[in-house]
Amino acid sequence: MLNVADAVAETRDSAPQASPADETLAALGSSARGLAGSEATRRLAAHGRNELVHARQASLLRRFAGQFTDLFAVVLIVAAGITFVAYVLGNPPDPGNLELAVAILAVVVLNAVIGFGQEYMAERTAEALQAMVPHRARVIRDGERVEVTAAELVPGDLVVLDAGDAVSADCRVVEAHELTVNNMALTGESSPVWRTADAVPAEVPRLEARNLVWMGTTVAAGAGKAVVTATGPGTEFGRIFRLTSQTAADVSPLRRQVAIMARRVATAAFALGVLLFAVRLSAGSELVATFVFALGVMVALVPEGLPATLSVALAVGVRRMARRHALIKKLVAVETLGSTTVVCTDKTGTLTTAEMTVQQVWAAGHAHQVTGAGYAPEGEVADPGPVRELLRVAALCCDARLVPPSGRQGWRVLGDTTEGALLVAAAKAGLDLDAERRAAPRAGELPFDSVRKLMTTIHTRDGRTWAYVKGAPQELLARCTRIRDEHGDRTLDEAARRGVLTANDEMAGSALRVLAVAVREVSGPGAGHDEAENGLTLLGLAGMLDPPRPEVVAAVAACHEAGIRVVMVTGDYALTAEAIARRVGILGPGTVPRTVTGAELDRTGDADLRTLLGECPDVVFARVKPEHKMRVVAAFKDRGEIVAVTGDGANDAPALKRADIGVAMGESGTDVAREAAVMVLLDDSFASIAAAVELGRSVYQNIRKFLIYLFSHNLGELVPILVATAVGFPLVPLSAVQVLAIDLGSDVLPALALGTEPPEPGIMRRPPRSPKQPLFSAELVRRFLFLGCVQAVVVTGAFFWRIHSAGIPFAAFTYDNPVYREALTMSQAGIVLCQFFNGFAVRSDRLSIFRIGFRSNPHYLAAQGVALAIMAAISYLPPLQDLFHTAPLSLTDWGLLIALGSLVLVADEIRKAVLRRKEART
Ligand SMILES: Nc1ncnc2c1ncn2[C@@H]1O[C@H](COP(=O)(O)OP(=O)(O)OP(=O)(O)O)[C@@H](O)[C@H]1O
Repeated sequence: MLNVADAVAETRDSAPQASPADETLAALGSSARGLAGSEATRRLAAHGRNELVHARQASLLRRFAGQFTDLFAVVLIVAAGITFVAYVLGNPPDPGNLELAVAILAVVVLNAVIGFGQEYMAERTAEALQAMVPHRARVIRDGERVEVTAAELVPGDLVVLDAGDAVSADCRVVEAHELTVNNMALTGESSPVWRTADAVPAEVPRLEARNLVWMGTTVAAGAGKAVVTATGPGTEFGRIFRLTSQTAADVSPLRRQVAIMARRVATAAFALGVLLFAVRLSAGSELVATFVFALGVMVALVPEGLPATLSVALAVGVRRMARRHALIKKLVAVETLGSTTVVCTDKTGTLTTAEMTVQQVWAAGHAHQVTGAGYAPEGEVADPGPVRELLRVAALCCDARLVPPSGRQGWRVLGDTTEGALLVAAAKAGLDLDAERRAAPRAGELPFDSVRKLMTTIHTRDGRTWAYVKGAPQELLARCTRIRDEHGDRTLDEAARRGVLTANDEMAGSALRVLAVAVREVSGPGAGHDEAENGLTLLGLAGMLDPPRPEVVAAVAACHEAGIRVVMVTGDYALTAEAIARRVGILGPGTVPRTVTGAELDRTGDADLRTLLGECPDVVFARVKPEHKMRVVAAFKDRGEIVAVTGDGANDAPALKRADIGVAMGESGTDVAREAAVMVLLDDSFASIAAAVELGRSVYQNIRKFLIYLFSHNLGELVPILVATAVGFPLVPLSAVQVLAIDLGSDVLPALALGTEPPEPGIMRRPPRSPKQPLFSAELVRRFLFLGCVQAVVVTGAFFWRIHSAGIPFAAFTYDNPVYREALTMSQAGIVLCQFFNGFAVRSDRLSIFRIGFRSNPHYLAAQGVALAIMAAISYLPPLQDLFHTAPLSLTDWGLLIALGSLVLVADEIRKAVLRRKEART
């Protein structure tokens, strides 16, 4: 029995490039029929999966240690150090200082654990998402084309290569039709290089051999077949594969804005702390007490929990989008999505189901209706005689295959669905396709591309060679000189040409996608484009229905309501494009669209194109090529729009890259398009784009919510301290440990929960946010100042009310006074309760909490439950009382604090009511 492992090794060494294609196939235990399924399974077990294992960049320990180099961590570590020195130098040493130093260090460690956890989670999310992006390969097994995941490829597999495919393993080409590959990823060479099936001398270096293709590269154009010679780590790419973790490099503008803001606040906190230290010291306060006071101010202001909360909000957004079939490859896309102003979408498969059914066949001046729907070859072609030849030619000029029902699946198409529809129509006309394929076997092909909009196959029949051509009607008609009718072939004169175009427009006007079919005799199987695609005889037209996806109408309406412009940019014919645009609501009833074709675009300069986009809201782009799509995207961007664009073909990649949000199709897209895009739609549907935009907007809003939440309590922490300084109160109204307990204990979970808020009602009824609007807008600052001021009044009031109740002068207060303990507890609990109500207030900028519902975010309620439990523990548990210098609160105290804390919500409800009334008036 053939030892495959040896054969593979031998083939590698003896350079498969040097032997003829069939010998290489035989040496790998394969043939033109590919491997047997059972053999492939056996080889998979023997060789392992065709995957590369990611090398982790740095050890987990190193990355954990890295958390302590963060600015906050360093400030806190220094603070702990100074506190510890104060303890050692104290005479006698104050145990309070030791506790404080330990508490600060505990906070640093806790923060590092949270930060590390977040980073790890973000990385895993990115990896998991990458794994969900489908990587498939088409192979021939048991003589049949099948689709497998790229990881299942084994040496000896015969893979089918088409433009836009990623090459998933190292292979020797055994069949090539104008095949070019892009080796950029491997060799750095940017222009595509030709590939051939011919043997190449063994002396040619492997990487230069023109009959080898490599894992990690892509097919630039043409088509072919190749036999796998090496998989996984055995490939050339596997050898040089050292993947660095990509997530770390992905710093979004949002993160940058938050980091800058956090740093500014930290600097301000530091400056204020130093200033207060100097003021109080010069006023005669004791050194250590003054230091602890200043430290309190600093930690009160520094937003410790912020970075972790931000990562979680983004990761939650990414996961939610994945659940709605939109995979985000870069976190930055989450925020950009929310400000999308234009979506350029193609038609087939995105707005429509791409489940095509031929409904009409036109030949010799007569239309023949076709019954039935879907891919089941059940139905009839009316009076099929005159169109049988047309359908035979069309069906043989197809790569797709019909797959009979199996399990719960009905009839399916493997490959292009347009072709699937033609195969079904041929079967409905009574043709036996297998017999036809045997009678006229394929001898060559000129694959479809969206620039020519044609596909040609060469067949031999009864000793003669024929080119069978199908493609876009106008493009094909331009290459025809004759037309076939019931009397035979005749010259295609002007009248006949007009007849064809009228029939085409009638079908297209009723939303049918039309394909023309033609033939000619050629000199031999090697006929090129010039010969095979000119001087053709037109057989007729096939019109197929590609129904709009039912969910798209609502999604387009949602986009319009959200101020997002939807523009169709399709390769299909203008009338078909218009009819579909009308059906899905891109064009309103009665609007007269401005249809711009690719040819017209070629004549339009960039400046005119920009003007046109501004002046014609109802523009539809039809019969465009991928490079036109790129121009449309660029023109929109030049107008300052944030553009999302869909694409599936290999040559859509530049447009996908140029757009702010490149959207690739997970089902039908090519690997190259998926590589270039930042978002991959698992279901190919336009509706998923609309859903992702909505989630993008809500992620941004949620981030604003917890920023307001976290920053507003800073005022509640800071103002009482400033008031104490102003009125000459000698102690802090809130200690540093208490502030840390709030910032990192009771406030982190509610902030995280705010990051998981569901989209607010009406979020898609507002215009897109301007991308220029900074995250920390004047409005955001006003909002947290407002909420923070109410909080500051409440906390200062609660603290000094309790101090006042002792009936002794401020200046006479000492640290050991039991009333001071109670007052400290009041201020901490005051902040916790204010924050409880503050969270409800920030859940919407404009809507009342009664509209949103107190219980609509259960995470928030649970998080606040924990926060209150922490506060209760600090108030009632003796060890914590010692650490925090607190005292048990009475029921009356709680009642009072709840009443005061709720003022935050009451005040904000009043503000919202005033705002809404003002908005209603304008
Ligand atoms: N397999 C095929 N063989 C021959 N011609 C085809 C084939 N597929 C499409 N065409 C023709 O080429 C035209 C352009 O196809 P292309 O894939 O660029 O765009 P599309 O599928 O029509 O629309 P969209 O750009 O919205 O996805 C089609 O309208 C059709 O007339």
